[in-house]
Amino acid sequence: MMPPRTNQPGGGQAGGSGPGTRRAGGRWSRARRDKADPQGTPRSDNHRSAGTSPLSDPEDTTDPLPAEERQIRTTFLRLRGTADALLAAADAGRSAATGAYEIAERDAARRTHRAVQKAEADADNAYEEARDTLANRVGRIAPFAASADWDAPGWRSDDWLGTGPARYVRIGSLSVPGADPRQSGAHPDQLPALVPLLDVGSLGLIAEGDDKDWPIRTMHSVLLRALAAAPPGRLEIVTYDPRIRGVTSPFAALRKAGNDLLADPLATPNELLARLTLLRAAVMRVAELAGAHGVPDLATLTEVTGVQPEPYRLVVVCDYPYGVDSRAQTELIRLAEGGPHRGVSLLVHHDPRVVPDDGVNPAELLRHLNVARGRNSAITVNALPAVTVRPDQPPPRELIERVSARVAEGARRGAAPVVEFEPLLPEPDKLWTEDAIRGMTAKIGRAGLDTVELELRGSDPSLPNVLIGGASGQGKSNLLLVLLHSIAASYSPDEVAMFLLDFKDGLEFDRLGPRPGRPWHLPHARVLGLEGDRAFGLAVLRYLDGEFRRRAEQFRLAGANDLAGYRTLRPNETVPRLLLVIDEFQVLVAEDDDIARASIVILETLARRGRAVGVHLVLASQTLSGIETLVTKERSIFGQFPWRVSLKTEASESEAVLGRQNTEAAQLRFRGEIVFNREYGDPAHNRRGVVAYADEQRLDALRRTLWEKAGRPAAPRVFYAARPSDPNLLTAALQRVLTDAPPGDDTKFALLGLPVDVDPAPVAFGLTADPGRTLAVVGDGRDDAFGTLGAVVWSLAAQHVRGGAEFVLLDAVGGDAGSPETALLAEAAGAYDHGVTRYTGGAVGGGLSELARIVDERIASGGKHADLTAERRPIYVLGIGLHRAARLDHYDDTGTVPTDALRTLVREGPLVDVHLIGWWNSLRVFSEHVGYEYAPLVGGYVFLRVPEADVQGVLGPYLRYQAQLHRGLFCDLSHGGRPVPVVPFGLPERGR
Ligand SMILES: Nc1ncnc2c1ncn2[C@@H]1O[C@H](COP(=O)(O)OP(=O)(O)OP(=O)(O)O)[C@@H](O)[C@H]1O
Repeated sequence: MMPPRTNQPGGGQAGGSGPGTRRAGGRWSRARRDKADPQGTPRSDNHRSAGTSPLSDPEDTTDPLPAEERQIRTTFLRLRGTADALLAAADAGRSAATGAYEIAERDAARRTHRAVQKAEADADNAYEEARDTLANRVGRIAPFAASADWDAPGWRSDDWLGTGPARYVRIGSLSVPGADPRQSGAHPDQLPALVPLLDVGSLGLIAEGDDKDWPIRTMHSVLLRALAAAPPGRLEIVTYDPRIRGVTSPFAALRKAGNDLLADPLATPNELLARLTLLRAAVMRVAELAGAHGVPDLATLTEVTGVQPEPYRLVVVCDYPYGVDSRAQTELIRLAEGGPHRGVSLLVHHDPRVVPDDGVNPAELLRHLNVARGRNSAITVNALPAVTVRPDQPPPRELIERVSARVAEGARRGAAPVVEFEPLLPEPDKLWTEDAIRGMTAKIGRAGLDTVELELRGSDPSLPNVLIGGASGQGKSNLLLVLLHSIAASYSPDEVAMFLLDFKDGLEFDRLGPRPGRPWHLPHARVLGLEGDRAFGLAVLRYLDGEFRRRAEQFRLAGANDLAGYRTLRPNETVPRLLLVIDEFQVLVAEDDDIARASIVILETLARRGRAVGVHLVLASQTLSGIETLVTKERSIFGQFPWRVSLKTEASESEAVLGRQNTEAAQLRFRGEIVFNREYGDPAHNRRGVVAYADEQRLDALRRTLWEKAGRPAAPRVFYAARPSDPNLLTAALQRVLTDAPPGDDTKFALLGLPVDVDPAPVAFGLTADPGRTLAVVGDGRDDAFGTLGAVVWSLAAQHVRGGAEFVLLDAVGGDAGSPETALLAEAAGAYDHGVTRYTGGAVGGGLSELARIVDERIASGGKHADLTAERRPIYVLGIGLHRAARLDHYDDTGTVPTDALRTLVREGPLVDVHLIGWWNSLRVFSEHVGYEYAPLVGGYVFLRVPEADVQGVLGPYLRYQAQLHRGLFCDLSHGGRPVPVVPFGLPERGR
């Protein structure tokens, strides 16, 4: 009895049949066996086919069989051999028994009959054993989704998804010898008919007659099986559908994971050619990696390295050779030849009625494929010679859609394998042991077992600059951090200095600087420009441009051609390479304005010539395509960027970053996965890798170690676009101002803020007993106005001996109670025991009148250059929001008009050491208060948020000004100074 066979997913059950049945019909009768072979293959043919494999072309000796396949072939041979032997034994035994029965005694006949029965049973067992082994083996090489019936329960669960790339898939079923599918009551003894696919082969489908239906059905079933079996996201379907039949449309749900798993079908020969070229490049990459690791195919490579460097690709070609020109044909043949072991298999539907293009001979492609040919009822497969295969029913559409959706979901959830950063870093005792004389190398990730090394060099070969792309969220910030920390760990700050600009909204580089309570920082960072300030970006470029020119001259005088030459001549000098990294650099250059134009000019210079003096650029962007301002500069700037690195992004961005026709970054699947290329994006030199993951805690620990190792150096220049200058820097700023002042100069400096510049020489207004030493802060922005006035008060207070100055605070913005900020100003002055007088609300006018009286008195009693006795201490008058002061132009109780008093302060105050520093929120009110005739006596202006026209009204019609939070424009008119953008200090105690 043959037991029910359920031990492999695709197999049906084989019903049992007793000896009687055998005798009556002869399970092993020749007739039956021949019926099982509808083509009536002669016995000798059967013997020949028994000597072939069910799975591969016997003529094909070029391709050694995988071990698994070889075993199956052997078992299949055994099965057929056993069946044949059994049949022969049964036939012989039966006729012997019949003869014996007729001519001999009963007992002898019975004995003979028993012997026949035993022979049949033995053969039956042997058959079953071989058949089970075969079923098991088939189940093993094409498990679960690769061969199961469509109604198998496993399709309803996720358990079958991602069990492994389908090396063999079922396309139908075949009857093994001896089973009769047509005998009622008897279950056909069937096996799944498998064809080789991923990692092993390609498949061609040829419809005979008018039956075009089964190739499409078979395509669907092959695609579905392959898709379900591959780890989600690791198999991509590329479709060439020149007759636009929508063959792969049932799989549309795959697009929920982006456009990679099922890219839009290609429909023209050019599109096909472009894609095949990229696929060839991918095949070459896998071939190279596989060769380097000494493994035969992508599956083994993945197993050995733990990283699948490329996804599998199934290239579906419909109606071949329709729409295939000779160039595409050549590429298809190449892929059919070399693709399968490297992850690219073809699934070609051949329409023999199509007249091929010139130079296209379909046979040349088909000979590299396993071809299935036939019609709905029966097909022959050249991998299964002399066997008729019944094609499977198509998978239900609902099943295709469900599996596609599940695979897309799995792909979306999945991530690239995480590459650890630590193993790429030098051992702790090897930190900073590299020198950057010739260049510097960042170890940023892995490509298989190899390390991805970005080597930046001036020459031999010239690899100075890197262009980096990648869509949002794909890991660009992580990549930049890995790059910076890798260099920082290998080279000391004497070898490499970093200028880092971030034009993103986020604050990725923020962590590289110090923070409150965390003094350590990346000691290589000289400048951190955060939150994307374009003016500061330009300032950094100008600084580097200056450095470039300075070094060029220095090297020239020393007789050196480049940094390496100079360092060899002067081994004891410290001349670090300068690494400028700009994230989202397109923000700096995309607008059509002065900043963009000036930035582009400098970038061009640094890109072309910076390498010689050791300046290197790393420019990163998520949207580079379509930037008008760069179009004409593409060559002159990016022509100097041999390194191209892209994380996953759209095809157009991929081309913008990697190079024309290089859309490979659009094929990437996972965050952190990159295409890198050091040949200016030539697609033939694309390589793929995975960037190491920079865990912030570890990076922070590394920065701390490096900072300690560097001897706890001073913080870099950190510039936040959207923040006021750090009031903690006030002391250092004042020291810098006083140090820069000429010796013996007794000017008192009112600190205003820091410039938008790399080297933060502070912006200050000098107060001397000269006409014009009045400062007007004009514009909206209470915080910035108070920040400015706070720095003024604090800095002036600090420059006088204790109790040596008077501060008069005219607070028009805080009502009668006075504003809290004014209280802070009073505190700052009081801390040095200076006199502090406050006038608030309605008293401000009176205060002005009182001050005018003092000025008059001082003039009357000593005039200009009076001695600074205790009674004649300098008086600093802070006009706080004078636009809010009521009725300044009305007579007060003393018969004075406060605006007149104000004009007295402006006209004569400075001469007797009474200095007005006043804030008005508008130029109009300021002008009305001071009077148009006296306004020119105001020597210093800080513009905050005012219309450009107001600034132009004072500083000239050509000046461009765009108001911005925490930004001002300072100009010292009486010293003929140029307008300087300034970032006001914040109020030190804000928030308390
Ligand atoms: N190589 C990687 N390995 C593992 N995880 C990564 C890798 N790169 C990035 N990630 C993770 O992906 C997320 C996004 O990364 P990242 O912030 O670097 O992307 P981004 O491209 O800079 O994004 P955006 O431009 O939107 O700020 C982060 O949570 C990060 O931890």
